[in-house]
Amino acid sequence: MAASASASASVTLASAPGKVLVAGGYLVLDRAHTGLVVGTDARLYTAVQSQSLDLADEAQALGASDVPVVVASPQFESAWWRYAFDAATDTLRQLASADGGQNPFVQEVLQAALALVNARAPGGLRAWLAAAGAPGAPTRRAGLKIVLAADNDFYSQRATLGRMGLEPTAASLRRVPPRAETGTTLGAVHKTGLGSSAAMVTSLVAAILAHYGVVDGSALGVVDGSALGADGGSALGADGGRHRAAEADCVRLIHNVAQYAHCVAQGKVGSGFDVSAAVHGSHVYRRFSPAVLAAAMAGGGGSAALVDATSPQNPGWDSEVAPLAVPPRLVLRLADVDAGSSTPGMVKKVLQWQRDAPEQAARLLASLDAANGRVRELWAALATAHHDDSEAYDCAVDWCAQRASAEWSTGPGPAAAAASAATTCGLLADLAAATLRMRQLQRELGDRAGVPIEPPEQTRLLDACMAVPGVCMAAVPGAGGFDAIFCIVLGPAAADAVERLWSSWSEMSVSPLLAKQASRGVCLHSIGCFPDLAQRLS
Ligand SMILES: Nc1ncnc2c1ncn2[C@@H]1O[C@H](COP(=O)(O)OP(=O)(O)O)[C@@H](O)[C@H]1O
Ligand SMILES: C[C@@](O)(CCOP(=O)(O)OP(=O)(O)O)CC(=O)O
Repeated sequence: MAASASASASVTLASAPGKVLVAGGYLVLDRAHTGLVVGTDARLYTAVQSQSLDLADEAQALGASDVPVVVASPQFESAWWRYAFDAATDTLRQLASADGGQNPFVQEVLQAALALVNARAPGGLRAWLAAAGAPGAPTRRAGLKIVLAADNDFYSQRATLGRMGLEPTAASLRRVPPRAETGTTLGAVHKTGLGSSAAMVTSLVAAILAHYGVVDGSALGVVDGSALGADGGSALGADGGRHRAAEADCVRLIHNVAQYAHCVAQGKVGSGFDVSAAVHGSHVYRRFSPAVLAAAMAGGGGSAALVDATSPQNPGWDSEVAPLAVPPRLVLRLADVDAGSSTPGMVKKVLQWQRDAPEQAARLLASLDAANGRVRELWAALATAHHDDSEAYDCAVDWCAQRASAEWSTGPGPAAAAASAATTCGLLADLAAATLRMRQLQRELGDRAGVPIEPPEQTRLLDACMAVPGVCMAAVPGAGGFDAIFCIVLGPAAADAVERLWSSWSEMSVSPLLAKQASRGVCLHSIGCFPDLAQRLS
């Protein structure tokens, strides 16, 4: 990793994707099990620029070793925060904010990432301050301006569409400008479950570390906007770059710092699958042992404990990340469900049930893990079938796309072709069956633990989705509940058919998202490709 702290007017722009936990909710909390997590083309962006900041009265409150940092999230009302990071003591303090409140996720990233810059860049931030020179006016100071911006899918667009007089359809969503204002506050906005805090934390860590050269931007990869679309590939290995040593170290450092800051901000060590997805894109995830963060989170060890905990060479990071890709020609579609119910405390209740009925829980979780493993195997088998005979694969997908999954096991028949097409139909039929099995076990888990993982309202919707021609998988993502569903379908016509079902669904309001699967994890961009972000920096 190259490291130098230089004052530069150039903008560092990083982004990280949202996630869908297709299989493995609750299981991923335990290292014994894994989860299948798919990255999305909805991303959260952070732009960082060294600027001469006009701080008015606050400039008086700054000491010589303070680096002022101004953060804004202009899609939200009352969403700016001003801080000072004391490079002599590695401490961050908030100077002011729009509503007098705090943003713990932003704050913990700034504290950790700037302390790391101070520790890892030669001369640290003091060298950077010295290079920045004397302020031109009493109210001005050299500092950092940071702008956060999320793709629209992270937040429900119902209210925005309502204001525009549009129905909640994909066509309407395409008319909302990119990274549009939400018209509300961060506290009140309706999230869609793509993991905004993990994507924000990860992109902010990457942007700060890259801005100061603590991670090498060229090793991380600079991707232009047009290369960020949906794809079916796996981020790990598919682009051939993820495993180069320099890049691996950069990515590991960003991952470790983001996991640390996310855990501190949320006040607990979770499974970390959402941060892992923001870093790596789609993959099979096995969690890290929380012990790696214990010393740093307990405090007292200062920056040395942070440097040690987050080091890419720290062997305590035992999370496992294996390649995963949605099979060729299959597409992920998501919907935000507005059932008017919320389900707080589901994780707590599931964990309590595991403690109360350990044997029964172990059996059920093992069955669910096996069902999830079957989905993973079938995704891999479909990729192999495509690789071995793409023509037969396409023929099978086209045939199945016109029929409901219950009819797929018969295959296209002798006239339609090769044995390999029949094999692909069989794999697709097995995938639909494995989805039903996974859902059945999720419902059982919900019943046993007394939480609505797939409540009856969602069961009716998902059953109807599974009956649409070309729908291969339909289930609740992550922790489940009333808020969202995902479908994996055989191409755009099936996606349109599912969307028609959603718009006609009367029991609950089901609103599509535009997000699709996308393999890319955290990366950098040139600001020139994102004029909306450039404008918000000035
Ligand atoms: N675009 C953003 N700008 C600023 N802060 C954000 C943004 N998105 C997320 N956050 C931070 O993350 C918090 C939401 O975290 P959380 O409730 O865990 O939601 P999620 O499940 O989407 O991660 C917000 O209150 C805020 O602190
Ligand atoms: C239950 C879980 O295993 C999965 C939750 O997945 P979601 O995708 O539902 O997550 P949110 O971002 O909180 O909406 C808890 C965990 O692993 O953190």
